[in-house]
Amino acid sequence: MKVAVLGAAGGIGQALALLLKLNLPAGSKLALYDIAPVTPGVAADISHIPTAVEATGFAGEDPTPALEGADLVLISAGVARKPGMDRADLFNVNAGIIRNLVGKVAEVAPTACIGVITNPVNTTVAIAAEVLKAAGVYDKNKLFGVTTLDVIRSETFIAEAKGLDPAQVKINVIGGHSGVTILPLLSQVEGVSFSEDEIASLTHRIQNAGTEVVEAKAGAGSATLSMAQAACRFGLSVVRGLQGEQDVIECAYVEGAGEHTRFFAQPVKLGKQGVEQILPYGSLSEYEKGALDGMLETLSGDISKGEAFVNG
Ligand SMILES: NC(=O)c1ccc[n+]([C@@H]2O[C@H](COP(=O)([O-])OP(=O)(O)OC[C@H]3O[C@@H](n4cnc5c(N)ncnc54)[C@H](O)[C@@H]3O)[C@@H](O)[C@H]2O)c1
Ligand SMILES: O=C(O)C[C@H](O)C(=O)O
Repeated sequence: MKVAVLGAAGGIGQALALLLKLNLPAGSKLALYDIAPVTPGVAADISHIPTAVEATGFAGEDPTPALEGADLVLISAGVARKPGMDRADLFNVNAGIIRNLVGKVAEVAPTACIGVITNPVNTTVAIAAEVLKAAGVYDKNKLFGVTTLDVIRSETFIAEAKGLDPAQVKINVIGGHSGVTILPLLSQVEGVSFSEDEIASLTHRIQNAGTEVVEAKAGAGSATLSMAQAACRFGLSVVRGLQGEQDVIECAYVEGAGEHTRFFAQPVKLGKQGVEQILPYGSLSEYEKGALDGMLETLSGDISKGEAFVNG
C-alpha cells in the first residue's frame, strides 16, 4: 500500500507523516510532498524511526514522484485560518492549490483514493470532483472530504461531559465541515441522554471547535495535531478497506445519492474500491431535523461555488 501526503511539511502534514510512519501496516510506502524545501528532510527524519514503513520525501513544483503508484492521497496543502477568518475566507488561495494538485493526481494516480483535508472542505471536495471529472477519471467512491476531526472532537467532548471513556463513545457527524453544516447526532449516542441545554451547548461547541483552536493559537494557525490524528484514523481505515477488511466504517464527506446535497458527510462502509456502501445515518431528533434543514442552503452554496470555480 502506498500513501502520499501532499502538504507534508505543514503543521498537519508533519504530524500526519509521523503518525502514518508509526501506524501504517508493515511493508507500506509513505511518500511526502510539499513545495517547501524541507520536505525530503522530514522524510529523512521519520525514516530513522524503526517501523517497516518506507518514507520518501519530495519538494518543489512537481508532486509526480510522490504520486506514482499511490493507493491513497491525503491532501493538506494550503493556507490555514487566523482569528477573525471563516473557512470560506481560505477559498481564494486554496481553491487553486486543490485544482492543481488534484489535476496531478488525475494524471499520475487516477485510481487512487483521495482524502481532502484542505479547507474549505465543503467546497474543495467539489473542486476536486470537477477536476477529476474533466480529466475523465472521477470515481465518486474514491473521493472523500476528511471530516473525522468533527467525529473525534464529538467523542472527546461527550466523554468529558458525561464522565465516559472517550474510546467507548461512538457518534455519527453528518453534513459538512464548517459551522452550522457540522451536525453531531447526539440523540443516537448509546447509553447517555442529554438535556436540551446540553444538546444546544455541545452542538455549538463541536461546530465551533475549529475556531476555539484558531483563537487559542492566536494567529499561528489552526488545529494540526488533532487533525493529524483524525486524518491518520481516516487514512488507516481507508487502507484497511482497500486491503479487504470487512466492516470498516467512518463518517466522511462524499458524493452519495444526493438526498440532501451532492456532497454530504455521512457514515460509509469502506472497501476494496473506496466507498463500498453509503450507510443510513438513522432517525433524527426534532432538534437535529431542524439543524439539518437549516444547513442545506449553506452547504449547497458551498458546493456550487466549488463546481463553478472549475466549470465557470
Ligand atoms: N478538514 C479538517 O478538518 C481540517 C482541520 C484542520 C486544518 N484543515 C486545513 O488544512 C490545511 C492545512 O493546514 P496546516 O495547519 O497544515 O497548514 P500549514 O500552513 O501548516 O501547512 C500547509 C502546507 O501546505 C504547503 N503548500 C502550500 N501550497 C502547496 C502546494 N501547491 N503544493 C504542496 N504543498 C503546498 C505549505 O508549504 C505548507 O507546508 C488548511 O487549509 C486548514 O484549514 C482542515
Ligand atoms: O477551523 C479551521 O480552520 C481548521 C479546521 O477546519 C478545524 O475544524 O479545526
